[in-house]
Amino acid sequence: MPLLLDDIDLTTPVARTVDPKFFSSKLTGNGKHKTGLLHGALRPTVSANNSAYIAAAVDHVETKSTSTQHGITTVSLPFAPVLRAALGTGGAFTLATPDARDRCAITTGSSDWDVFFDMTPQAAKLFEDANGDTSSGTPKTTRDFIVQYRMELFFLRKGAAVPARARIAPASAGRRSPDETVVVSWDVDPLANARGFVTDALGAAGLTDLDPDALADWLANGFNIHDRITRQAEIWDSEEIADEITAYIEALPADPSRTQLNALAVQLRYLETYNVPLEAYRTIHRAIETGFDEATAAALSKQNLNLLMSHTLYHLEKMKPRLTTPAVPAGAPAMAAHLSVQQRAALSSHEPLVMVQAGAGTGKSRVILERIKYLEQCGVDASEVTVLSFTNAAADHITDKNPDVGSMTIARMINDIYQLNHPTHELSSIDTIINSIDIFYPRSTFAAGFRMRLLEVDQNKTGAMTALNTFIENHFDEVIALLDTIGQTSLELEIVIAYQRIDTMAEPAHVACRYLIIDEVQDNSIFEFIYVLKYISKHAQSLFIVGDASQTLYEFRSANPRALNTLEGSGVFSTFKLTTNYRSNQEILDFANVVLGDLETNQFAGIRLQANSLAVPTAKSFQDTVALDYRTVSRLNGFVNDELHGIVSRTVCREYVDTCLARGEQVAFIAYSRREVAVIQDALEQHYPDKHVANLVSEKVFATDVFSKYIKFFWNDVLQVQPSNASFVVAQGIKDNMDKLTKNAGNKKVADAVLGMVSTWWTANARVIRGWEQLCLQGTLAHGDFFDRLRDNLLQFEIRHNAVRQSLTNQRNREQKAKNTASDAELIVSTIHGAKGLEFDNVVVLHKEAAPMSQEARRMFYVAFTRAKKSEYILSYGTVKNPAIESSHQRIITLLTERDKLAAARAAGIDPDLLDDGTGEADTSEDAGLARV
Ligand SMILES: Nc1ncnc2c1ncn2[C@@H]1O[C@H](COP(=O)(O)OP(=O)(O)OP(=O)(O)O)[C@@H](O)[C@H]1O
Repeated sequence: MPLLLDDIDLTTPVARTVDPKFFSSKLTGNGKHKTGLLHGALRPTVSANNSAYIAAAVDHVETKSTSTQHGITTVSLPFAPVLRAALGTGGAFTLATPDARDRCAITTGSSDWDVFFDMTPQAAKLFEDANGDTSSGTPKTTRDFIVQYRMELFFLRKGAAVPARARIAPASAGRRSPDETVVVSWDVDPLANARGFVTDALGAAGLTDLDPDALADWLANGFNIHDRITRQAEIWDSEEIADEITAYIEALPADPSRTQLNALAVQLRYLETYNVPLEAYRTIHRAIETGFDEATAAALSKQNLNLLMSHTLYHLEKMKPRLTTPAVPAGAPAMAAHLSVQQRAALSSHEPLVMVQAGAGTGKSRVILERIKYLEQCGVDASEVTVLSFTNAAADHITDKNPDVGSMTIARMINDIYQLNHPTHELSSIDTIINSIDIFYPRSTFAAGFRMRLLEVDQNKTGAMTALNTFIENHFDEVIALLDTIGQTSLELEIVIAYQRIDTMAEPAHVACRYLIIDEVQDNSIFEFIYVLKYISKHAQSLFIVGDASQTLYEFRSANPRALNTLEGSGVFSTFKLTTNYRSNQEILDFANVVLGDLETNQFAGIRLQANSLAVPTAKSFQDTVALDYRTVSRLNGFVNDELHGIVSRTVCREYVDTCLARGEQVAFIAYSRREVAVIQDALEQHYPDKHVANLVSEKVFATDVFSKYIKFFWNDVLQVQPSNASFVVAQGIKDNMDKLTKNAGNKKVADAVLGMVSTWWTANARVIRGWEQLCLQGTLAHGDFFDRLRDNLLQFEIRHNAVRQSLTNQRNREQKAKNTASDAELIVSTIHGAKGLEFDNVVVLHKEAAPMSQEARRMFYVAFTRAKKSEYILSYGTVKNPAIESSHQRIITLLTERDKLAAARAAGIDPDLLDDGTGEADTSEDAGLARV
């Protein structure tokens, strides 16, 4: 999994770097070795254009952060797995003894001790000064990269086996005790300062360095910063991180101080920045559970959502014997004849915690509907069952089939529980809430902290939900009082608050149930998972979840495939796999399986799709069924803007769509972006003027915050005028300051929408505001109160407008999609998100080849490649000459050709082992993801 040591490149396209896996182009100079800031020839010394940076870089660097002041951007990057502050809290901490090839031997002549020196890049700071030399017209940015090292001098007793770790000792303690100790010092310039450090530490131990040149030589030639930083980075991405953190926890005293626990908490939180393996989280969680009392273990687990998930699962496992299970039905249960053995086994499980790992097209929806019928046969009343779906449309579908079964989305369930307890909080957007905090709490430190946490959540920052959760826990009453004042909440706040008060919050009758079923579980956010697990623990419910981690699409809504993988890897659930695909033929599935093979999400389920048909694919049938048309382009955007339209009508329609239509079958075009879909739709409408092209893309909802922003920035203008003029000033003020109140104010559509809102506000509120003005004139309403009412009225309008807009758009989207899906249009266009859960006769997938391809993009295309029933045309474009998609396609053809030959030989009565090309030796089809014949 790619791991970036810094996130400074997120907004710019990532150029190829020396090692794209680890470094941003700013550090490595766009891949030109030795020209970037971080390269193999770098020496462990310090230089900087501005010497003030050197002093700043000696500071502790605890978390990855970026800040800009006076045109100077400072990026802080911790590298070492245990943060410096944590090591400095006074425990008996240990460090791994470095490999003999890495360290520098110190010749002391001691007959008791082996002494050697090593360094760990602990952290770094990157300074970018945009105020540089302006002689060329545009100011030149100067960059300085300063690495902070942990210098280490190890003392190991001679003759003993080299230990895995040595204990950190204060410099004065030298080598005395225990037999393996290490003295450490932090420095940015070891080339200059290592000698002094070694001399002092040896001196404290009564030793001297007999060969000082060896250290000088090692520092100048033997230590490779680039390699060491790379290795540090790899630790975060491996189970080694668990060893480091576990060793740290074990070295804490039995009764750790607050400072030590806080340092550990920061450390645990920081793990969220990286792609720490799930197994490592489980190991760390075990260390926490065994190392601390229950309350401390719970508090530490909350520092990181992955740990919290492990923690919640750990406690759920203990609860398992008390959870609800269905009674065994009296007679043999009646089950629909067409259900497969896999489907039957899953839906008739009597375990309390069931997970169905269902590949694409394997009948998730059917299994859920049949599970409900099965539970009824076990004597469960339909009203005791609730199905939580990801979309409203899916929830509606369940209600249509089973009116007595509870059916809703998880967000709706949490919202209903929350609203019962906080009826005055209206569901609002984070932007409006932040503006309201600025309006009502301009000087509160607490509110500023809360605002910051909300902003991070809004920006989808790493660790933001954890930080919000901790903040609310520490300031619970203040947070609720603030939300009472502004009369708002958001979906994110609802789930955190509902989670924290899960034991005491009243719950509406309609959410009560004993059997909880969750569909499309992969798209839940990790916090939703945690909430649901705790919720079923509370009510001792049975939980039956169905999902496919490889189809996780909603990462932008915090869905994280790792959450489902954590559940899969925990062993707490009884798991069932569905791998028979009822939708597609084996040719389509062979191709999908190759994509699936590269998905990290499939690591636990290990699904390989198999068609529900005995037909055996051949090289020819595969090529006839799955066509690949790859286009090498010089610019990715140029392709969509300039070429896509023509290719769709000139090539794809003529060579593929026409044939499908002639067979009386439908064709769906599925693309990643809305823009691509729009171009394709246009091409199809021009090419087939007589046909309706159904578009399944949902309309986007944009919440507005112009009113709250206006109040925040311009309310003083309003306060200057008489009440009778105030509304006019508001309306005019919004119009005049549009550019400060909304992005894209230059876009006429946006500007018209804002003006439209202002006029709707006035039409709906003029009468009541005019009434208040009258009261002011009569002297029965104080001016101050009038302005407060006007302000609250504007805020209310914004909140309601957003809520209504959201639900109207949702409704419209649902109706539109249902209409288009039901219309059985011959031609369909959709984004991948829009096509999720649907199936079509034939599909054209617009595929963008990127190197490297992110796991998220791979999952997207996996969903796209599993929508077709009969055939697929992959129109792929990319800048690479030999794209991976072409080799995957070719690999299948090659293997099928070999298999065809073997089959032909067998049919002709020839022993395949005698075929001289050797292909008879092993059937490699399994390796390529092909189903065995
Ligand atoms: N046992 C079965 N026998 C025959 N057809 C089945 C069976 N189970 C499911 N199907 C059919 O297979 C198709 C795929 O089912 P469904 O849409 O429920 O799959 P899914 O797992 O939700 O797919 P995806 O995850 O790709 O959206 C549907 O047309 C469904 O009617």
